[in-house]
Amino acid sequence: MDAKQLKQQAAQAALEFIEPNTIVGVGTGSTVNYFIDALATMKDDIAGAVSSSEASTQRLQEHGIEVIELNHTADIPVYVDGADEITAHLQMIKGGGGALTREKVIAAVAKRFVCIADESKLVDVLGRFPLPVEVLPMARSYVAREIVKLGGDPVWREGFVTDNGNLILDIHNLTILEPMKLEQQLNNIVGVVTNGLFAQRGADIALIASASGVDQRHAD
Ligand SMILES: O=C[C@H](O)[C@H](O)[C@H](O)COP(=O)(O)O
Repeated sequence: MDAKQLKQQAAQAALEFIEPNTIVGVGTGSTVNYFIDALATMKDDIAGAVSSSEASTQRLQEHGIEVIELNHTADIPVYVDGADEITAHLQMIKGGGGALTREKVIAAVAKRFVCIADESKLVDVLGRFPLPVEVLPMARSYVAREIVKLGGDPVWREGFVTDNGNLILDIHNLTILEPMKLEQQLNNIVGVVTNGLFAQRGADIALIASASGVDQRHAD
């Protein structure tokens, strides 16, 4: 079974967590794209979606799913999103697609975070995938110097602008033994909008697809 099929399986499995007549939080990325396609099959049973990116908004609307502004609701029972890396504790690195900030905001509002991923995303220790940090454009160099002091190698994702009009620094060569601490340290750098560590608010449920099926994991 190839990666595409595994992503589809994980995405399909997330449908069982969708509560009827509620607003669904929708993440961003290739795995979520399959989830959006699957969600379209039950679009008459949901009250709409809150979207974490312009790309997801476009795909949702193409399927005829109403996209609701986050400022217009406080009630998101379930948020479904992918991950670049996820641990057994359901802490994650996200933001490979640059949507980390809106993803983190919706995840904060949502009651439950359901992460959908193929087994290649499972890791023992976070950090092999470069950790994305969204920064204000004028603070890019300053933030990069501060990140070096924390022990990482920041690389500017040149040519990429987030949906919020900001830049991304990807931090290479990290071995993240204390994800919550690093998440906080990065947030404390002035000019950082947010970082892609989802440690304080990790996933509640992970649906991990492998050749033997979709494994359902719950946070400790
Ligand atoms: O900004 C992108 C998101 O955090 C995605 O959830 C993450 O990059 C995983 O994407 P994919 O499902 O394409 O591997």
